[in-house]
Amino acid sequence: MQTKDKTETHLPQVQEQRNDGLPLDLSWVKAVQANTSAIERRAATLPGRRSIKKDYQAAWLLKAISLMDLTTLAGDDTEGRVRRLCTKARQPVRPDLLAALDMEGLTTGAVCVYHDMVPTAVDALRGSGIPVAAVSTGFPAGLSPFHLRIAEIGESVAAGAEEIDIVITRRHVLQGNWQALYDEMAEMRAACGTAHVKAILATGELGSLRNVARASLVCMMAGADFIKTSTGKEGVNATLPVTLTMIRAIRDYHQRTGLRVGYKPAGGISKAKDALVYLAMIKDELGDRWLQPDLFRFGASSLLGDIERQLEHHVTGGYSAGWRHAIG
Ligand SMILES: O=C[C@H](O)COP(=O)(O)O
Repeated sequence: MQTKDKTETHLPQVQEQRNDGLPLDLSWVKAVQANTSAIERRAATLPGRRSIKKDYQAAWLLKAISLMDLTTLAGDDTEGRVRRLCTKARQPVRPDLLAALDMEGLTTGAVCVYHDMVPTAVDALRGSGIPVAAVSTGFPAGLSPFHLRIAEIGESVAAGAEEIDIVITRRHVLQGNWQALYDEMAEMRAACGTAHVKAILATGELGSLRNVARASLVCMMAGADFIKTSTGKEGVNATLPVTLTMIRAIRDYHQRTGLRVGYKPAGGISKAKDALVYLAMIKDELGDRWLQPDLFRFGASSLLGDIERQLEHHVTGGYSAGWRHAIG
C-alpha cells in the first residue's frame, strides 16, 4: 500500500449481508482441529518477515488508526478521561502531521468503553460518525446472571452503543458444551438488535488452539459479526498463534457459507511494529477486503501513542518524548 491509497480509509463501507448465522452443525464443529506446532512455527516466522519502510509504513500506520477501537476499560474511568479519549478519536494525530500526510479527517474506527460510560462517549462523539462500542455481559468474566447480561446489552444499545462486545462463558468451551455456547451467543446476538456484536472468546483461558478454533466457529454459527481474542484482562491476551487460528476459522466459514465475519485482536497490542505484523497477516490470510473497519479492528488502549510517534518521525525526522502522546 502506498500513501496515495490513503483515501481508502474513507471509502464508504461495502454493504453486504450481515452474518445471520446457521443452525448449530456439531459434526462440523467436532471435525475442526488445530495443528498447534505448525501454527506456532508459522506464527514465529511472521514478525521478521516483512520490512515495510517510509511512505508504505506511514500508509499502513494510518490504516491501523482507522481500524482501531480506541479503548479505555479501567475501574477508575471518569467522564473527563472518556471525553479526552473521544477528542483523541476525532483527532488521532497532531493536525500538522495529518496535514503533512494529506490525511485531514482521519478518525479511529470506534471508541470502546464500559456501559457506564456509553452516554458520555455518545455525547462526546456526536456528529463525528465514530461509533461507540460497549463491553457488556458482565465484562470481563461474564459470570453475572444470564438475564442480567442480556439486560445489560439492551441498556447499552438504548444508551446509544452501536457495537456490543460480549464475553462468552469459557466454561462452555472447556466442557465442550457447544450447544450451550451457541444458545448463549444466539441470545446475545438477538439482544443486540441492529447493533453489531463482537464475541470475546478470552482465548488465554480456553486451554488449546483447538478449543479456540471450535469456539470461533460456534460463535460465527450463532451470528457473531466479529470474533475477538480477549478482554485485555486475561493473563495471556492477543497472540499471533491465536490470530492465525481465528482468522483461518473466519476464512473457512466464509468459504463454506459466503458470509464474512470480522476479527478483533485485543489486549497488549501497544507497538506500531506489532500492528504492522497483524495487518500483514490479515492481508496474507484473508485479503484486502478484511482491511476495512467493518471487518477488522484493533482493541487497544495504548497503541495510538506509539503510532503517532512513528508518524511524527516519518514527517519530521525526529521522535518526540513519550509523554507528548500520553492519551491512547
Ligand atoms: O478490548 C480492548 C482491550 O481491553 C484493550 O487491551 P489493552 O488495554 O491491553 O490495549
